[in-house]
Amino acid sequence: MVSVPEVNLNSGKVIPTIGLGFWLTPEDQAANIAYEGLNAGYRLLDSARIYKNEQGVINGIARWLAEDPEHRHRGDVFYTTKIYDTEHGYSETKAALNNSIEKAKKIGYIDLVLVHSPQSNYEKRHGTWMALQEAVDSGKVKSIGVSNYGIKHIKELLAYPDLKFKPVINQLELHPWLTRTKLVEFSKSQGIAIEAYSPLTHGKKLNDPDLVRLGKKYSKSPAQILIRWSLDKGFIPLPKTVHTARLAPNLDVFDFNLTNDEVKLLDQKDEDLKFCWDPTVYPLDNEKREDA
Ligand SMILES: NC(=O)C1=CN([C@@H]2O[C@H](COP(=O)(O)OP(=O)(O)OC[C@H]3O[C@@H](n4cnc5c(N)ncnc54)[C@H](OP(=O)(O)O)[C@@H]3O)[C@@H](O)[C@H]2O)C=CC1
Ligand SMILES: O=C1Nc2ccccc2C1=O
Repeated sequence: MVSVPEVNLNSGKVIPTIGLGFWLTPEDQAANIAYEGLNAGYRLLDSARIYKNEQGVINGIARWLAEDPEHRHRGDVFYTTKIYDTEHGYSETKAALNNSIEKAKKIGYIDLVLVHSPQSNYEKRHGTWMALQEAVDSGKVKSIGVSNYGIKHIKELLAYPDLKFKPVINQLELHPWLTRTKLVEFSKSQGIAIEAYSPLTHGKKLNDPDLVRLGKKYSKSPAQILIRWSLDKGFIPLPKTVHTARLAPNLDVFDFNLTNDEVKLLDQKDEDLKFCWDPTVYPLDNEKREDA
């Protein structure tokens, strides 16, 4: 079985370098996919409050841990959830966190809570961050971060007068057709690691001739080439599948590397193409038009 390497976060914790995504994984399948994902070697599981499958993912983790308590420990697994836009604000986020922490009771704590996107306003984003900082102080959440934050949203957050914990992660849509070089470099320059969502382009680019050619060269599938590109860029990719037969192949990417030239060739496909939403461009309060 593949053993996934880890990298350091600015919180002093470590995170696996690849994770399993759970967007659109139905709640009644989430426990089994989480359990089989852990059996296949995944150690990072990425849920969110809006995915409506947090409990399933946690049940799958708890089942896997309980099966072999001598060899499997809570610290072997990294569980992420996210606070959605409609739950921004101090009291709203407190309530959301309490609910997610309650769901996670079986596994003791949540490794990472992300602000799902910056789509609210300064006061609400700030209140959310204060509530997240308190959750870290309580020990129920180990690290906190952001998702879909643009450079301006990160700068705003880093300037909070009562900032105690910097974000450990910025989770962004990233693949060769969307490389976001400036945002990635700025995040990294602030000690913020990058998670790549939609790393498989929702399956839309798997027939790309360069992916097919590189797949033949390395005896890998185009999906595995995309995941390897993400790893070679220093991202933490989060491929999603509900098919157990795809779990192991999507993780079987640690026995080869793309060359620098091959990474650059794939980088050149960048055309700012998004398969998901793009809150990184969401206006700050002072950018909002009166009549908008
Ligand atoms: N923070 C945010 O705003 C966002 C976060 N995310 C996170 O990132 C994760 C991944 O992104 P996501 O948008 O789901 O998209 P992905 O790029 O991971 O694509 C998932 C799609 O690819 C298919 N697929 C998986 N493996 C293969 C394979 N080997 N060959 C062919 N097709 C394959 C899946 O189908 P099937 O399931 O049928 O196998 C599914 O339809 C999410 O699940 C979520 O955890 C995603 C979007 C936004
Ligand atoms: O995974 C996700 N897919 C999405 C699509 C639209 C809005 C949020 C999300 C996710 O978090």
